[in-house]
Amino acid sequence: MPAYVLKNVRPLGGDATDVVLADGVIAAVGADAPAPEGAVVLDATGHVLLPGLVDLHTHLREPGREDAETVESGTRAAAAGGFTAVHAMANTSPVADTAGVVEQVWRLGQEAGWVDVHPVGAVTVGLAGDHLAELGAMADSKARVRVFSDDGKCVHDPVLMRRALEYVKAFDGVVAQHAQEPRLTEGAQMHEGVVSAEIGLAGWPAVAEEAIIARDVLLAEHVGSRLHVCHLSTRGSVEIVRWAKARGIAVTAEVTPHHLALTDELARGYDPTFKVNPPLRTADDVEAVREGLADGTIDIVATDHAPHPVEDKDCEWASAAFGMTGLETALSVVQEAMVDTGRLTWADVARVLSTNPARIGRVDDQHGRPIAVGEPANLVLVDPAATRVVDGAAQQTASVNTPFRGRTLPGRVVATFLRGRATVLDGTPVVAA
Ligand SMILES: NC(=O)N[C@@H](CC(=O)O)C(=O)O
Ligand SMILES: [Zn+2]
Ligand SMILES: [Zn+2]
Repeated sequence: MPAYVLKNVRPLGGDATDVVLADGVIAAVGADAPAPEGAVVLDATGHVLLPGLVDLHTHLREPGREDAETVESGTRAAAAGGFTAVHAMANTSPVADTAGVVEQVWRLGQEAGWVDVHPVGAVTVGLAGDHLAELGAMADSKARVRVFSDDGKCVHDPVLMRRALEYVKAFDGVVAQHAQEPRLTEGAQMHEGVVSAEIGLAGWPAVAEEAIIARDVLLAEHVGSRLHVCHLSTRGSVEIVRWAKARGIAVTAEVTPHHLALTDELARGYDPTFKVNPPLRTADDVEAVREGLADGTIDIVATDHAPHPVEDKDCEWASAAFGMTGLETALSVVQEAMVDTGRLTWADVARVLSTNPARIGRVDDQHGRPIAVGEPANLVLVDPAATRVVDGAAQQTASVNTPFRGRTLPGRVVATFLRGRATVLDGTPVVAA
């Protein structure tokens, strides 16, 4: 594994300097820092260096839906998007509700070698919402699970939710809730509002998300546990989380790139690429989640990368699957929505896409670290001045359901480093020798 010198790079978007990576760590920082013999010198003039991105919410689909994605293809996509760690959601087949399945996913991640894969454990057996899964055994397994979620389904029973919140305290875990009141969303196809009424699709009201978040922050307060809110999408949800944080409740929240950028107006074309759960909301909700991310109410951006095979998307809206890909566009969408609009600095981007998700997922011993000598060299090099036209077929993910297809987005991941090894160079994944 060669050493690397990143010449004239801007750590966290600050002043240009040189950064040397050797033996898996950041070996030196400073203009003309001494480099080991044989080091590969990369001219990084104008490029921004961030800690490797950490996704708290990725669907890798393996085991069970390898036609949509495998651990290998999904983590290759993650590396291409600048990630060095992902949390793999539990709604696989079989469900990741036992130590055996989470260890299998963890091992597949190790074998692929693109990023660190941290499996999420299911909260309930089979995501069925009836009985708690073996949370302790998953926590104690080789996969060291700390994040538990029935994502795709809401843990609806308040007694089970309470028990899960109590149980995970024993190993410093967190319950990540997919906040969706099932009765209020039966048959729902898109956001309930003016557009759904005009085009005649059944609506998913904001209150179905907000009611669960309100209940869960109160439960988290009652039992003194950590709650994480997945893919928050409405103004009301931002207000509830803001209230809960002011009250001292240990709640964290995520927003997806698509909820920062897209609205329910896109449903007018009946293109199921834009069908997602929770649904794309209104322009006012988009404004509210941007404000919430800027003021720290929302802690992180998580992709909710949800690959689906063509046959599950290339059909009429009502029968199409919910979900869109996101790993390879996340950083560009955040740049366009938040950095280029002056709402976040690059240091803030490092916070919401690396430091905070690493801390919430308890992988902050390796990820989301400062750019300083001796730290693990988990890093991403970004060219913010570049632009590109998104082409689903040209991406690393095995699925093409990107809502940004054909759009010109700013920024390009030039290189990604996992413990000093380049997983991506010149924008292209590098197969390990
Ligand atoms: N977001 C989605 O629309 N779909 C996700 C499930 C989920 O995140 O709820 C999926 O697994 O496809
Ligand atoms: Zn979900
Ligand atoms: Zn999800």
